[in-house]
Amino acid sequence: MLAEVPEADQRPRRVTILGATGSIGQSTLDVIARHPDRFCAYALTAFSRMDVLATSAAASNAAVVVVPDDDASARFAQQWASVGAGKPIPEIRVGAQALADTAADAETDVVMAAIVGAAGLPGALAAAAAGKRVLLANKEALVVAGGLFMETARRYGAELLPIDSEHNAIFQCLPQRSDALAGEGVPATVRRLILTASGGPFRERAIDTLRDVTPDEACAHPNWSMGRKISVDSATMLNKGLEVIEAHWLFGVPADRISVLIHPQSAVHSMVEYEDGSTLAQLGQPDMRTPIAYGLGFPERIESGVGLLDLAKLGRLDFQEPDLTRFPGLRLAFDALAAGQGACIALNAANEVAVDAFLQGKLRFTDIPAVIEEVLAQVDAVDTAGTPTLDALLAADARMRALAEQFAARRPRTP
Ligand SMILES: NC(=O)C1=CN([C@@H]2O[C@H](COP(=O)(O)OP(=O)(O)OC[C@H]3O[C@@H](n4cnc5c(N)ncnc54)[C@H](OP(=O)(O)O)[C@@H]3O)[C@@H](O)[C@H]2O)C=CC1
Ligand SMILES: CC(=O)[C@@H](O)[C@H](O)COP(=O)(O)O
Ligand SMILES: [Mn+2]
Repeated sequence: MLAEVPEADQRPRRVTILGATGSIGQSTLDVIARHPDRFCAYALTAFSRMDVLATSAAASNAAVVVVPDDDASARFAQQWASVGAGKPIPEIRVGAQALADTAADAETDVVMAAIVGAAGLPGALAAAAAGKRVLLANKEALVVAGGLFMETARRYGAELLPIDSEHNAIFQCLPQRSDALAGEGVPATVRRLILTASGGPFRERAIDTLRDVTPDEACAHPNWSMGRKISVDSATMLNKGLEVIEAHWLFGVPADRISVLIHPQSAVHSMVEYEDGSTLAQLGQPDMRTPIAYGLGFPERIESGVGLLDLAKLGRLDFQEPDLTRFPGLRLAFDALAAGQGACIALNAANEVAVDAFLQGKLRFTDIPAVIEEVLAQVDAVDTAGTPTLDALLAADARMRALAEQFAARRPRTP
């Protein structure tokens, strides 16, 4: 006789997507739509793109949307009138507290943390504190609050699954387990984690021309289609620096056992080197629906919409050491990790401010690492007696942003 399946396991798992209008958010909706029997969208959050939010909420039948303020709420309602197709309008929740409460909502089983930047930290942390399955794309949350985040996930029994492609690849190359990361670190037999990096759009561009690159050139990633902030991070390779810090916290591995290897094809998503001389790698097409499907379905594998990697067509896989003169941001991230939490907060805050200024045409590309270096020289201590609170970390983040704004303003980009 078949065992009776408990009722809770028969209904689709309800997914809340923090940052639903972005690149990761939209890919998550794509994967969910392929499995209506297993997943449904419960709540979607957005910041500025109310048109995309309305279309996505209508298509996914989300019950709740979360927007930053009353103006956004009115814009959402207006958009709904034209795309809602007569369906009842979702419940609209407003403000940062509503976003964190929704991440912890009893109606939610799974939370995709895909807001860009440190702005994503409170929601991701709330999901962890509520013991949810947390699909973590928002790497900045770990850069700013790695210790607090991992301790919270452990204490409240959150199922933490890395979505960033490199960390997802590493997770897949670790010994098979049926439970998600609990922050207890990798087995002692792991010698090294190797993060692959494409080198971005400027891997081979003449260094003396980098000061004049435009935002659109920097955002033209050779392999991945992503939001503009992370695309610029890939171009400076600060993205890889943030990922080294992310790997340190997720897998409990010290910086001297994490290395970065340039791999222009982005087919090998990362590797794990073992004591016996084995190196395990995860390969696939550069499409985030694969790690997203892995996180949603874990421990099962589910269809993602991504085709298989055709190695014969690809022909070759290249690897080389990163050039730290071309990519000073990578060195700065290793320095920050060695210096501690305050420096990691400063690194991230300065980068967010500088990238934003660059995208607005106010700062040169080559001044992004310059601003970060100046801010890192001013780091103040975060209270590290015990695990710092979210408020202490956010206050340090605000102080470092203010400094970065001053330093960036002193380096105006003139035509
Ligand atoms: N894209 C990718 O392939 C990958 C992304 N990641 C990480 O995932 C995260 C998301 O990246 P990506 O999807 O590319 O970014 P996008 O810029 O495409 O999307 C960002 C999302 O965050 C929302 N958002 C922006 N600012 C705020 C804010 N202050 N408060 C609340 N919500 C906000 C945006 O809302 P709105 O659009 O409405 O303004 C949008 O939904 C980043 O941390 C990135 O590093 C990691 C690996 C790969
Ligand atoms: C898809 C993803 O995970 C990105 O972080 C990606 O790795 C960016 O490519 P780079 O290797 O160029 O930073
Ligand atoms: Mn990545």
